[in-house]
This record gives sequence, structure tokens and C-alpha cells, in this order.
Amino acid sequence: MAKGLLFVISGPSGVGKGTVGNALREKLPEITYSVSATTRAPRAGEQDGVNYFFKTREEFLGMIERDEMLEYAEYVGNYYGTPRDFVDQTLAQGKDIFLEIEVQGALKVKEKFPEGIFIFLLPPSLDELKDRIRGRGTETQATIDHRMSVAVDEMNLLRHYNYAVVNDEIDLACKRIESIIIAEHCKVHP
Ligand SMILES: Nc1ncnc2c1ncn2[C@@H]1O[C@H](COP(=O)(O)OP(=O)(O)OP(=O)(O)O)[C@@H](O)[C@H]1O
Ligand SMILES: Nc1nc2c(ncn2[C@@H]2O[C@H](COP(=O)(O)O)[C@@H](O)[C@H]2O)c(=O)[nH]1
Repeated sequence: MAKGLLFVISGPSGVGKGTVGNALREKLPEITYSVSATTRAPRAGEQDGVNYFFKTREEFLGMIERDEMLEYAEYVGNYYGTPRDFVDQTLAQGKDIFLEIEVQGALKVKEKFPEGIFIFLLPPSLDELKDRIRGRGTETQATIDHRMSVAVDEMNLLRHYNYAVVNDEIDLACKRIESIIIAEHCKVHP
């Protein structure tokens, strides 16, 4: 059986990865998403095992020691990582998998899966990005400032990606990603 394709969607905090991801899930229910582990505290409404696997620092470090992470990164004071088994199993079943992760982690995945498809979601402008993070109402001003300074460094790494998608309108961004999925399935993969 042919293996599935691995898609990585990254981009700065607040660009809309989760929002566009949710819209894609509605349009393409067959998409399988990886659920990450994190040491960050849950936000209102977030559920363990659905949005993230919420871990203590000790539990997370244990997962790293046991080599259970495909990749992990420390981002703005917390650990985030992709559990390896679920990704391997999904691909082995011939299904595509989507990872929604920040840039340092995406580049580590690229080292292990150079054949993966790496999509960078861009904001229409940095001002709009700041408005989106602020508008979500989940971060303190200090965290917003920290995430914005990381965003500039992240956008400088765009050249490592296969595709750049601007998230100006959710529907348009979804259509662009759907086109990428279709094109990648038509490609002759060695
Ligand atoms: N195209 C868009 N136009 C206007 N607002 C948007 C758009 N896409 C997302 N948003 C809004 O921007 C905010 C941030 O979106 P979201 O939480 O999906 O970003 P994210 O990239 O997943 O962030 P993080 O990496 O921090 O988890 C949300 O309030 C969302 O409703
Ligand atoms: N390297 C990884 N980054 C991840 C993972 N899961 C999520 N993320 C990214 O972290 C930031 C912050 O997320 P938030 O939920 O606290 O706003 C964001 O860019 C996520 O995409 C992961 O497994 N590995």
C-alpha cells in the first residue's frame, strides 16, 4: 500500500493556522490531524486529547527521553511536540497527516521527512497579525509582544517551505491549501 503524504502547516502565532485548519476539516473530513503535546496551560474550552495532550514539564521531558517525539520545540516559554507513533501509523495506513506546528519544529520534521509538503501561512500584514493575536483575547500583552518578535524571525525562514499561502480570507486560504493537496496527489512521487 502506498504511504500517505505528510503535510506541515506553519506560520506565526495568530496567523490563523487553527482557524483555517478547522475550516479545512469541515470541507475535507477525511483529513487526519496530529494532536500535539504541550506544557502550556489549557485555554478556556480546550480539551485534553482534542486540542492538545496537556503535560507537565516532567511528563514532556519523559516523552523526549523515551524518543516518543517526532519533533519538539520550546516556544515562548513552553514545550510543544508531535507524538511520533500516531504520525507513523497514519502514514503506514496510506492516509495523509497534517501537522500544525511552529517553524523550528517544522524544520526538524523536514530533516526527517524531506519528502513532506511544507506550507507557510502568511498574514496579510504584521499589523493584521498583531490585531488577530490581540483579538483572540488569549494572551497577555507581554506574550503578544514576545510572539510578535518571534513571528518576524519565523517569516525569515519562509525559503525552507514548498508553498506560501496568504490567509487574507479564510475561504480563499482554504481553497489555496485544497489546491496544494490536489496537486501533491497528482504529482509523481518517487
Ligand atoms: N482570514 C482571517 N481573517 C480574519 N481573522 C482571522 C482570519 N483567520 C484567523 N482569524 C482570527 O485570528 C485569530 C487567530 O487565529 P488562530 O487562533 O486560528 O491562529 P493560530 O495561527 O492557530 O494561532 P496559534 O499559533 O497561536 O495557535 C482568531 O481570533 C481567528 O478568528
Ligand atoms: N514545534 C511544534 N509546535 C507546535 C506544536 N503544536 C503546536 N505548535 C505551535 O506552537 C505555537 C503556539 O501554539 P499555541 O496553541 O500556544 O498558540 C503555534 O505556532 C503552534 O502552531 C508541535 O507539536 N510542535
